[in-house]
Amino acid sequence: MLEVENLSVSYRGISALEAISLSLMPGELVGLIGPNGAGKSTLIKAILGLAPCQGQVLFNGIPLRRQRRRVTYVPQRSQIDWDYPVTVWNVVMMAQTKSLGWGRRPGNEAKRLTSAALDRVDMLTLKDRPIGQLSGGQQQRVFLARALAQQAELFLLDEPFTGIDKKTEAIMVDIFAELSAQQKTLLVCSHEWGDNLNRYDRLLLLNRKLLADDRPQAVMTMDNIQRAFGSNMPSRFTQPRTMRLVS
Ligand SMILES: Nc1ncnc2c1ncn2[C@@H]1O[C@H](COP(=O)(O)OP(=O)(O)OP(=O)(O)O)[C@@H](O)[C@H]1O
Repeated sequence: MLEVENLSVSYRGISALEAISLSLMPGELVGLIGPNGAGKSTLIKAILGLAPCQGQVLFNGIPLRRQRRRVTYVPQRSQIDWDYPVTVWNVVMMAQTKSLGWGRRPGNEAKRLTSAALDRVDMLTLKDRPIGQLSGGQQQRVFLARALAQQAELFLLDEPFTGIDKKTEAIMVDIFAELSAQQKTLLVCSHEWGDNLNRYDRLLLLNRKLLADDRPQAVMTMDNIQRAFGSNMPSRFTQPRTMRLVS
């Protein structure tokens, strides 16, 4: 179980997250939503220990920073340097390098895990291609394969559904269901709206503070959306047919 207790983050004295407390159970697929600048990426980075924060992050009762192998992170595509000269295979193999240590040659088990993960996301045939020569969906699948090869228990994914094709979306949805059935915990930061949000077991609605933490239908109410977005509420929320908001 992941427990976040009283987590606060400030950047140069400006508060980005205020006293966030939440728990994620094994097997849960949880969506993290909120307006631009709400602190979604910051929360994921703070859980990973990559943002300056106060508060505690425990995994199975022990600080997560002491057991980094148990967590894997798929960053936003926009944060990755796609010009970096590395092949699909080597990106996924990086998950093994962490446990092997730099400079040590990967053994058969590392190769097997890499190969199986690439096969699972249907990217094995492109294993020798530089990552800069892939479509957005293919790039996302490579980074998901890297996360799978790490065999972590906790998956943190920052906007994996942004800018991808239907095939990639279907593969990711399938894999998330499999991971959840294997009792892995998944936290997915998302810009999705509408019926797609029903794919999550639970939604966290964030805007600097945690505004709601419940089943999708209970979170996606007009009241909650107004509290999160205030006067900047996008027009899509005023279209109940597509949003299916509960009033
Ligand atoms: N490294 C940083 N230095 C200073 N301020 C930052 C830094 N990273 C984020 N912020 C600020 O913290 C706030 C939260 O940003 P964050 O990127 O976490 O939001 P978000 O919900 O992920 O946004 P988006 O949906 O647009 O990706 C914003 O006001 C942002 O400008």
